[in-house]
Amino acid sequence: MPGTARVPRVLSIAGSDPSGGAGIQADLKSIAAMGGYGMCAITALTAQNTRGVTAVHTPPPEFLAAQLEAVGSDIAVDAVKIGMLADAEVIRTVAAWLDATRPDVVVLDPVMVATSGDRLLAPDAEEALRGLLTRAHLITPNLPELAALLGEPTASTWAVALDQGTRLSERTGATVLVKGGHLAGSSCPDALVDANHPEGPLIAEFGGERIDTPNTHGTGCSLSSALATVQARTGDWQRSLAVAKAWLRGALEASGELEVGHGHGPVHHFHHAQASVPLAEGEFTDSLWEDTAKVRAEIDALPFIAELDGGTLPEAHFAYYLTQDALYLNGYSRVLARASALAPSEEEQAFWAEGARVCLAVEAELHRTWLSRHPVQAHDAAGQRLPDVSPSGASRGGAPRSGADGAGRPGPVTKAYVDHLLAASASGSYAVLAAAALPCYWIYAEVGSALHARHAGRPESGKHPYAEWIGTYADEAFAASTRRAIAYTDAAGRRASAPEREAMREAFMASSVYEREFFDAPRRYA
Ligand SMILES: Nc1ncnc2c1ncn2[C@@H]1O[C@H](COP(=O)(O)OP(=O)(O)OP(=O)(O)O)[C@@H](O)[C@H]1O
Ligand SMILES: Cc1ncc(CO)c(N)n1
Repeated sequence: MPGTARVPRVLSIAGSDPSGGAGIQADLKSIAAMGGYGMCAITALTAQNTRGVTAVHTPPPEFLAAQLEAVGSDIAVDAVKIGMLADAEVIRTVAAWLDATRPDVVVLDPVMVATSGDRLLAPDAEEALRGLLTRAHLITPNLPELAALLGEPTASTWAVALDQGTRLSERTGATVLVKGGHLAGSSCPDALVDANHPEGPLIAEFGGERIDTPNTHGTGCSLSSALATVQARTGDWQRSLAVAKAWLRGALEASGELEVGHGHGPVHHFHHAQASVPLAEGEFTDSLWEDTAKVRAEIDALPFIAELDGGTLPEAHFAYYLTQDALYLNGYSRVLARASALAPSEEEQAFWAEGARVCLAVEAELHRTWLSRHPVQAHDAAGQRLPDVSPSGASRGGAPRSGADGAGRPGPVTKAYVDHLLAASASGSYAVLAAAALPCYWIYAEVGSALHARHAGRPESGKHPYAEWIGTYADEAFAASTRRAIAYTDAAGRRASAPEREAMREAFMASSVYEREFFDAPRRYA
């Protein structure tokens, strides 16, 4: 009884296309794409590609009978799709098996000629094929096949095609899917024609615009096997066609992504599932990192980095940077605390909470050490110079601060960066927040280790004002935290939906740009 199989077991009886776009290869992909379990009994082997068919080998019909017997004697078959049948002997073998098993859903695609124009059915087998039609529930000829089955000229208008479809339906007792793929013009309609419907002849039209693509190899195979699969679930041809046609449309639209062959390429059967393709460990965060290659190259080229490295960075710039870093760390600590609150495991919860704590500790340490030694030019949020202040750093303890206490105010970059992170916190998505928080670990660690490596590799050059500061960059504990932050973000990315992954990508990129601006801010605002 159709309409009950949750994972329909669908058997394709068809020919092989080694280029993977038509025949049983297209059928198995389409069946799987529609949520079915695909099986195949091979009628013939073709040597073909997107340009054409160069050879056909038809194994003895007894071997096809053995394949059908092997499947049918063991496995319940919810639907059958029949494609290329090669010759009259093959057709008789399939007819005998259908008569013996009487499957609930039989879709017959009367394949005669490939998209390339090559024949796939012996000319003397057309009569035998007509005899098979009465055993099908749905027949899916293209326009030349429809005409050949009726012994008439090929329809050049949709009205004639519908008329031919009606007559074929009358003659065979089957429903006919009249396909407009071969019509000239910008529309590409299909219609389900059931001349024998109990309530009178029925023509259900499904309109559609033609997609401008050369990649139509195997569209007929794909549609017929997808239809068989969905029909086994719904038991309703119209509902099934609506699903299969919408899917095929997407597969045609995405076909350009495949880049298979130089002729009529295949459709992208799994276009809809691309976003849920399982990612390898590290693959997602590697791609985020790759996205930001340009931004990172720009960071490496900033005067701030070269001047810090060479010891020529103006002290006011260094002081500005440190002050802003302390302010940033305070905001960042709150953001990491939110990541901890949203974390999906205790391990991650503890990791981000520890990160939040460390930020406050580092902020306090900055005030106790560097900032107490470097007089700071404080600025308001618009980057205007404020009266000089020298923060003592005493008794701060990470308490929230407005900037009015003499620690300096967030500069425009600091403010925008922290606002961006707070917006990511407010998104409520752990994955997006982790992606937004990650560049602060990753880019800082990379910039730091490169600086440190360059510095350590040089002979002691007398007094370098920032030597001690650069020394703090090579912190193995920070590198280890960075690796964990990457791993957690990667895992969140692998679990995420396609739109959430896109939001992660945007958040990571935006934070990376803010990292660049942050290193450049002293030059612009100090
Ligand atoms: N360029 C296109 N744009 C939109 N839909 C198309 C296009 N080409 C084919 N189709 C659709 O694909 C399905 C198959 O139609 P078509 O008439 O091309 O079958 P076919 O000739 O049997 O296919 P095959 O290429 O496998 O021999 C139909 O639903 C048709 O409307
Ligand atoms: C094997 C095989 N079956 C069907 C078609 C029709 O597209 C084809 N090209 N190859």
